[in-house]
Amino acid sequence: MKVALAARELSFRYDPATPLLENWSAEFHSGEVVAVTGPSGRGKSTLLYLLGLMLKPSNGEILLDGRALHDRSDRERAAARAGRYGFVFQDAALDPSRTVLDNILETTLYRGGRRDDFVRRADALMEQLGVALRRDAKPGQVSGGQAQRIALCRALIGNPGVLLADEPTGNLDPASSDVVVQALHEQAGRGAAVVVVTHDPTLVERCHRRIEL
Ligand SMILES: Nc1ncnc2c1ncn2[C@@H]1O[C@H](COP(=O)(O)OP(=O)(O)OP(=O)(O)O)[C@@H](O)[C@H]1O
Repeated sequence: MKVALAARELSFRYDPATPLLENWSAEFHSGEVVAVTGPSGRGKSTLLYLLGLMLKPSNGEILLDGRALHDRSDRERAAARAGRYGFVFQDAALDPSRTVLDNILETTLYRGGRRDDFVRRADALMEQLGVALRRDAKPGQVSGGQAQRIALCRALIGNPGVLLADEPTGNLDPASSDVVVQALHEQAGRGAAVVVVTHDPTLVERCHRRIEL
């Protein structure tokens, strides 16, 4: 299997006294859904930010399709994120001033392509993830579980080669979780490397592989 994303000898700490990652390495393959688990505060979200090029490691490398990107300029890292990544934050992080549809379309503004096509894809994703009725609502009017699935629609709309999701089933009932897990696997089926941080045993069970931090 092709390695889409690799972490090599990563080290990171917010506070000099408490290292979170020390010489940490892993590879994530196209077509694979990998669970990252571990106790609260261990650094799982931080690892996703590093893999997602939002934080820079103090040592080590992040390679996307074999290309080291961790130490590129903010602009180059932002371009890689916009072009290749989908990211689902733990708290969804939707823009409260825009409708659900416009939140989902946000990342497409930086891509080529017709708005109509993106709207059609957004509608299909909202339907698939069970949030179509909230299309024209503002994020303040949706539940936490709906916000998570809307954030997943936003991450999926650009057909990312790397999908990073922080607790994507955290607020969900079993039926909604199942829909989310299916969507993660579908994206892996399109060739993406999918990495999920989770405490949810049902989700872990349905991943191809688990990495304990
Ligand atoms: N911006 C920051 N500045 C300083 N410390 C931080 C920052 N963000 C997180 N931390 C600390 O780093 C540690 C790891 O946080 P992180 O959110 O990565 O853990 P986690 O494993 O995802 O936890 P959880 O399972 O509770 O979400 C925690 O002790 C946290 O308080």
